[in-house]
Amino acid sequence: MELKDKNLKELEKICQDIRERIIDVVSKKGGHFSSPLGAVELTVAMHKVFDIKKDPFIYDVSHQCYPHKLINGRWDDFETLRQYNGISGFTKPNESNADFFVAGHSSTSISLAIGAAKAIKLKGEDRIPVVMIGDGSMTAGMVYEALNELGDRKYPVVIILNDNEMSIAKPIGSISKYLSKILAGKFYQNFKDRVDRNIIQKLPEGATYLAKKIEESMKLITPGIIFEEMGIDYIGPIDGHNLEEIIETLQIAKEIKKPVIVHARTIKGKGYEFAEGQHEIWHGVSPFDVQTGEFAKKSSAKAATAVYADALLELAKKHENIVGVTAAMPSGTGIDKLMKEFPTRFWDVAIAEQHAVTSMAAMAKEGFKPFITIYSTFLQRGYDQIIHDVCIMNLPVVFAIDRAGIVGNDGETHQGVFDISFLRVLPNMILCAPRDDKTLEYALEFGYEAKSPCAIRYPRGAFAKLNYEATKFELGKAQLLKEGSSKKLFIGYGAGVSRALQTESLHSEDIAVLDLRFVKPLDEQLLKELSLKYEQWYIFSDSQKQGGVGSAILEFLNKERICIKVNSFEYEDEFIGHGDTKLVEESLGLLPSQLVNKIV
Ligand SMILES: Cc1ncc(C[n+]2csc(CCOP(=O)(O)OP(=O)(O)O)c2C)c(N)n1
Ligand SMILES: CC(=O)[C@@H](O)[C@H](O)COP(=O)(O)O
Ligand SMILES: [Mg+2]
Repeated sequence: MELKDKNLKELEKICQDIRERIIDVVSKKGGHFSSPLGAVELTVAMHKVFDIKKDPFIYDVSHQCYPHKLINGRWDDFETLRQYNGISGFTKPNESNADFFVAGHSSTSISLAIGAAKAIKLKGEDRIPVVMIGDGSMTAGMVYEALNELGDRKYPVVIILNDNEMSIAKPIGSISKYLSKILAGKFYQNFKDRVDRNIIQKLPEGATYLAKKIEESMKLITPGIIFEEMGIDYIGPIDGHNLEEIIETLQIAKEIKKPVIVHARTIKGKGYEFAEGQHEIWHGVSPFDVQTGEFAKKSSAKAATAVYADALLELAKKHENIVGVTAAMPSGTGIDKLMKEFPTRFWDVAIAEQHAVTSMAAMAKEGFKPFITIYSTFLQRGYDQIIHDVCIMNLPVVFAIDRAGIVGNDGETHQGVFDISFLRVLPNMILCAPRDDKTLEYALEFGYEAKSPCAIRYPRGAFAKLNYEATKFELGKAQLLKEGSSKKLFIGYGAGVSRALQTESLHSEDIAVLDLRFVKPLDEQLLKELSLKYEQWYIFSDSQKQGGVGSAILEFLNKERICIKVNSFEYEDEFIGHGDTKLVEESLGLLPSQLVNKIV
C-alpha cells in the first residue's frame, strides 16, 4: 500500500480500515490486540514521512506491528496471523523486505537503529532509521546502553516513543512515572498555545523552511527533559492519534538529522471500546465476540502457571523468608497473586530480567529465599547474571521457569526450548522438572529446601492428568513409573513424561517408563541399574536436543562406559516456528501417534 501520495483524509480512512481489519482478524484468531490498535496512526504517519523502501523501520518487541504488516503486502494473508504456516505476529524479514529485523523480546530497537545508522554512514547512503518503542520497553537496560552511545555520537535516528502508560500490566518504576508526569503536565494540555523559540536555535543552519513550519505547527523541543540531558533531542508530547500532528512532527524530526525522540501519547486498544485504556486482558487475546467483548470459553484445566502460583502462595505463607520477582509478567507468571497477598515480599521489577536475577541474588545472600519467576525465553536475557551473580556465589535461589517447551502462536522468539541446554552447563545448578500438578508442588517444596541454585521448568497451559502416585522430590532421585517386559526404556522429563506414557500406551510392547525428575544431578545409581535390564533408551523432553536431556544421559553413559542405544525425541538444531502447539509438534513428528512408529 503506497501512502506517500495520500492526503490526510485518505490516510484517516486507511487508519479506520486497518483498525477494522485488526479487530476482525484478531477476534477470530487471537493475538496481540490493544498494542497494534494503539499504534495505527503512528505507523501510518511513519509510512507517510519515511521511505519504507530504504529506511529501516524498527519496531520494539514488534507485537504492535500489525498495521505495518497490513500496509506492507499482508492484507489478505493477515487472516493467517500466528497460525501454523501463516504469517508471524512479529516482524520477520523472510516474510517481507519491509520487516527490518526479527523481534519478540523487548528493548532491542534503539541498538538496532544505531547499528543501522553506523552502516548507513559507512556506506554513505541517504537513509534514516526510525524506531517505534513503547513506554514499557523503556525500562530495560539495553535501551540506556543504546541511548548512552546515541546521545554522544549523534547518529540521525528518529525514535517514536509510543506511550500508552501501560506495559502488559501497569508499568513499573521511576522512568515510567517520569514519562507519565510529562504526559500529564500542563505542557501537554496547553500544547497548541505555546511556542518555544529555543527550537529555532537548535536547528541546523539554513533550516529556515523548517523553522517556519515549526512555528506554524507550534511544535516544541524542550530543554530539561532527561533525553535532552543525554544529548538526544526531544519533541512532544504529541497526540499519537492525531495524524496531522504526528506527520508534521515526524517531518521535523526527520529533517533535524540528529537523534530525536518523538514522545507520542496513545491509548492502548484505541478504536475498540472494551479494550481502550489500561486493561491488561486486552494485551494478548484469545478469540472473542466483537459485539460483546466476551472471550471464547477457555479450557477448564488449570494451567501450570496457576498451580505454581497457588503452591508458592501456600509455601510463602509457611516460610516468611520466601520472596520473589517477575519481570513485567505479573499475570503471565501468576506472581500477581503473590504481589497482592504479600506486597512487601513480591515485586514486579518491569522489563528487567538481568536486574531481577542480580537483585534476588543479593537477597539470597542476605538469607532470603527468592523465587525468580521468568518465562524460559526471557530468562535468556539474564544469563550472565545467572552465572556471575548466582552460580559462582552458589546462592540458593529458585528459578521458576514458566512457558518451557513450545509456546505456540508466538513462535521462534518465544519458544522455551533452550533453558536446559544453557543452564545444565553451569556449576552448582540443580535442574529438575515436575510431570504434573502434584509434582509441581513437590518440586517447589524441594526448591525451597535446596542449598544451591535450582531451576524448575513447567509448560505453557495445563499438565496432562496422570495416574501415577506423586512422591516428594529428593535431590538427584528419579522415579520409575513402570517396569516393562521389553528391552526398551522410555525416559521422560517434565511434560515429556506424559508424552512417554502416551506413546507407551500406543505401543504393542510393554515398555518401562522413568520419570527422570532431575537432569542435573542425574540419578546415576538408578540409571546404572536400568542399563542392566533395558538396552534401548528413548528420551522424551520438550527441550533442545543439543545440550538437552539426551545429551546429559549420553554424557553419563559415556563416562560409565555403558553401551546403550539412545534416541532422543527432543528438538532438532533449528528454530521452531509459530502455530497451534499441537500442529507445530505434529510438524516436528513429536505427537505420541507419530513417535510410536519411531520405536522399533
Ligand atoms: C525481554 C522481554 N521481557 C518481557 C517481554 C514481554 N512483553 C512483551 S510486550 C511487553 C510490554 C511492553 O510494553 P510497551 O513497550 O509499553 O508496549 P505496549 O504493549 O504498551 O504497546 C512485555 C513485558 C518481552 N517481550 N521481552
Ligand atoms: C509479546 C510478548 O512477549 C508477550 O505479550 C507474550 O506474547 C505473552 O505470552 P503469553 O501469552 O504466553 O503470556
Ligand atoms: Mg506501553
